[in-house]
Amino acid sequence: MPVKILPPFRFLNPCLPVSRFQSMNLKPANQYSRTLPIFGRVFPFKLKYLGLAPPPSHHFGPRRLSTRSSRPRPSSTSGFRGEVKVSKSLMEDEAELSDWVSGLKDDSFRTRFNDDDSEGERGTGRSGRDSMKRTREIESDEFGDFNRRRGRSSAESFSRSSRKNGPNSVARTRYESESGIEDDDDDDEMHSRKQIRSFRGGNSTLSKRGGGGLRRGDRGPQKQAHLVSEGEDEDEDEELKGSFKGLLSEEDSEEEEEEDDDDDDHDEVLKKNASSLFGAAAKEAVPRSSTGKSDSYLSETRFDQCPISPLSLKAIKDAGYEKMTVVQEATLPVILKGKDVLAKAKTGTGKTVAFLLPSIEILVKSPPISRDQKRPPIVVLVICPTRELASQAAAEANTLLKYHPSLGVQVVIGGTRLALEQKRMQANPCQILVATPGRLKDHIENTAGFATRLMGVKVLVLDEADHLLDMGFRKDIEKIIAAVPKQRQTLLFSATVPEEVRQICHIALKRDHEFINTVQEGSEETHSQVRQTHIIAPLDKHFLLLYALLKDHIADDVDYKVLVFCTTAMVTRLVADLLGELNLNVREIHSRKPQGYRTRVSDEFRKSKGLILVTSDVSARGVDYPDVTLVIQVGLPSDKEQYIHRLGRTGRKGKEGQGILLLAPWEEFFLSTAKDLPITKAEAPLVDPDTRKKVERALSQVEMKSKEAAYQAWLGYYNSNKKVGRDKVRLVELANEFSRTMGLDNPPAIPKLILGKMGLRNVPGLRSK
Ligand SMILES: Nc1ncnc2c1ncn2[C@@H]1O[C@H](COP(=O)(O)OP(=O)(O)OP(=O)(O)O)[C@@H](O)[C@H]1O
Repeated sequence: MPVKILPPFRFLNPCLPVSRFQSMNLKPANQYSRTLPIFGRVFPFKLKYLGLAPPPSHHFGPRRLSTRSSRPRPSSTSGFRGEVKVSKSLMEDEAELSDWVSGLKDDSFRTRFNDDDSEGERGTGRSGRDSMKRTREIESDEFGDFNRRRGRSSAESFSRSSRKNGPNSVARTRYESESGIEDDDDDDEMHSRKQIRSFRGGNSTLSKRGGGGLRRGDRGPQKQAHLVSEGEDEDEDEELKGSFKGLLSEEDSEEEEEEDDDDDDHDEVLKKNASSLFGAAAKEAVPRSSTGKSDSYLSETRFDQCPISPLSLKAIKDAGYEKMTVVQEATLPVILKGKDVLAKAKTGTGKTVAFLLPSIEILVKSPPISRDQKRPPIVVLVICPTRELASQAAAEANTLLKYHPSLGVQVVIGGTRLALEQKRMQANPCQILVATPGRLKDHIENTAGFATRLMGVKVLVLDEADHLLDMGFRKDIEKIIAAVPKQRQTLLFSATVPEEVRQICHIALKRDHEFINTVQEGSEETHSQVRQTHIIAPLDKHFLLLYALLKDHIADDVDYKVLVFCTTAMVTRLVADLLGELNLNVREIHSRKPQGYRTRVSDEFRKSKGLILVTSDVSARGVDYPDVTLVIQVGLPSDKEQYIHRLGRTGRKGKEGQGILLLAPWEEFFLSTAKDLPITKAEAPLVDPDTRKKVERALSQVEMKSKEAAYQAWLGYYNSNKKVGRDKVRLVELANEFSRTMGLDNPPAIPKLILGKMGLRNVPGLRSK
C-alpha cells in the first residue's frame, strides 16, 4: 500500500465553532514555555545523555522481584487502614445497567422513576420525546456568526499549540487505501464462536454459583438454565481465542444466565477479608521515591483554546479536564475537519474523550431533529468489544453531554433483555448509541424501525478497532457497516494497531483517512513508568508464586489494587476460588458471570482499594480502573497486543504501575514475540514451606467442579494456540501437569463430544466420558 507521509500538522478550519465563554482564555499558545518535563517526554534520550533521566534500572538484568510500589504511601495513620474502601453497587439487576448509564448524564434532573415500566426498573427520567421538544441550546446561525468572528484566532491558537507538541509526539500518515467492504466469507473463528454458542445453548442444567471471591458457603442453590441467546455473548473474549477455545462445561453456560441474588453476605465477607488483610498490610511503611505520576500523557493545549461549543467546555471543566491529552490534541482538529481517522495512542491516555468530544461537536452542529419525527436518527454510533467498555464509554458521553439537555446517549449490550432495550430506546430516543457488536446486530435484525434510525449515522466509531476488525468480530462489524450510510465519518481508535489491521482498515475507512500515531516511532507501546518483569517457573509453582507475589505486594502497599489475568473464564474461577480460600480479598469477573454481577464487581473494583480482581480477558481492553498498582498475567497471553492491553490497566493517566508475567518454561517463546517491550527477567520470590502447605491446603478446599472446568478450559485454550496446540501428545502431557498442580491425582474425564470437537480423541493421557 503506498504510504504518503504528510507534514505532521494541519491548521484548523477557521470556520469551526469556538467557545463563547467569557471565562475562556484565549492566550496565544506561544505563551506556554516548554520546560524540562515536556522536554523529557519528547526527548528522553537527551535527558539520559544530560544525566537527567531516571535510571532505567528495570530494563536490565535479572533481579529478585519486588512488587513494592514507588508511589507515595499514606502514613501509617491513614484513615483507610482497617477498613476496606468498597461500596456496594447501586445496580440491582442487569437491566439497570443501561438505565444507569442513561441516567448518568443528568442525575440531578433525571431521577424520577418511569412509572409505566412494568419491569420496575429505574427509568431514565425525562423522556426522549420530551427532551426532543426542548430547543437546542445552540442556534446554528448564531454559532456560525460567532465562528466567523472568533474562529480564526481560536483555531490559530490551537494550531500553534499543536505545532509545539506535535512533531515530537504525533506521526500522521495518509493511507491511499481502497474503500469498500471486504468480502470475507471464510471466517473460522466466527464459525467457531457460533459452534460454541450452539454447544452452550444445548446444555441445560447446572449449579448456580454465588459471587466470585465469596466464600463457598455463599453459593446459591441449583437452578435450571435457559438457552444462551445469540448475541448475548458477543463480547466474550475467551470465545475468540481459537478454534474451540470455549469448550465450556455445562456449568459455564448456565452461569451466564443466572440472576444476581448472591450478594446478601457480600459486605460481611468483604469486611472480614479486609480486616485480616489490613492487619498484615499495616506492618511497614517504606518511603517512596517519586510522586508516582507523570504528566507526559497531557499536551500543553487547554480545551478552552479549542473550537469546542461552550456547553461541552463547561462539561469538560466539570469533569476536571483542563489540558488535552496528546491524542486528543492530535485528533480533534482532524476529526472536526470531517476526516476519517485511524488513531493509535497508549493505554489510559484519553482516547474515549478523543473520539467522543468531536463526535458530540459534530452532533451539536447537525440540524435539529424534528419533534414529530417518528424514528429520530442515531447520529453517532460507537461500537465497543465488551459490555463493560460500552457502559464506560456511554458514561463518559453522559459526562460530556451534561449541559446538552437535548442530546442523549443510550447503550445496548449483550446480557440484558433485548425487549427492555427496545422499550427503552422507544421511550427515550437518543442521538448517540454505544453498543457491543452482537447486540447491535440483534437490534438491526429484530427491532422495528431501528435500521431506519441507523440511516442517520454521521459518525461511526470503532473503539479497540484492531480487536473489532479481527476475525472474531469481523462479520458482525461488516453487517453493521453495511447498515449505516456510506456517506459518514469513521473513527478507529486503539492502543495497538498491528500491520494486519492497517491492511484491512479500508473495510471501514475512506481511502483518504489519516493515521494518527501518538506513539513515537521506535518507542515502546507500553508506558515507561510501568515496570514490566517476567518470571519463568514450572507450572507446578505457579499457584505458589502467585500467592507469594500477591502477599508481598499487599504487605508493601496498603492501597494495593491488583488485577490478575488468567487464560480462560474457568481458570479465572479456579484462581479466584483458590485465592479466596487463602483469605485474600478477591473478586472475580469473566464472561460466565451474569451481566448484573459483572457490573457490580466492576463498579466495586473501580471504587475500591485493597482488592484483587481475578479476571479473564473481559477486563483486558479499555476498562478504566483508577490506581491499579499491579497487573499479574498468569500463563500465555493470546498475543502481544493482548499483553499490552492487559498491562495497560495500570499506569493510566501517567501514574506508576507494575506488571508481572508468569510463564512456564514452555511458554517462554511468547517473549520473543514481544521483544520490543521492556519485559525484564525477574527471579521468583522465595516460597517457604509454610506457604507451600497453606496453598496445598487451600487447593484441596477448592471444589472439584471448579477444577474439572478449569482443566477442560485450559486444554481448550492451549489447544487453540498455534504453537502449544501443534503437538497434541505434548499438549495433553502439559494439561495433565496442570491437573496435578490443582492437586488431582487423575486428570478429569472430558465428554467424548468435546474431545472430538477439539480434535483430541484418542490422544494418550486423556480420559473421556
Ligand atoms: N484531558 C484529560 N485530562 C485528564 N484526564 C483525562 C483527560 N481525558 C481523559 N481523561 C481520563 O483519563 C482516563 C483514561 O481515559 P480512557 O479510558 O479514555 O483511556 P484510553 O486511552 O481509551 O485507554 P485504553 O487504551 O486502555 O482504552 C479516564 O479516567 C478519563 O476520564
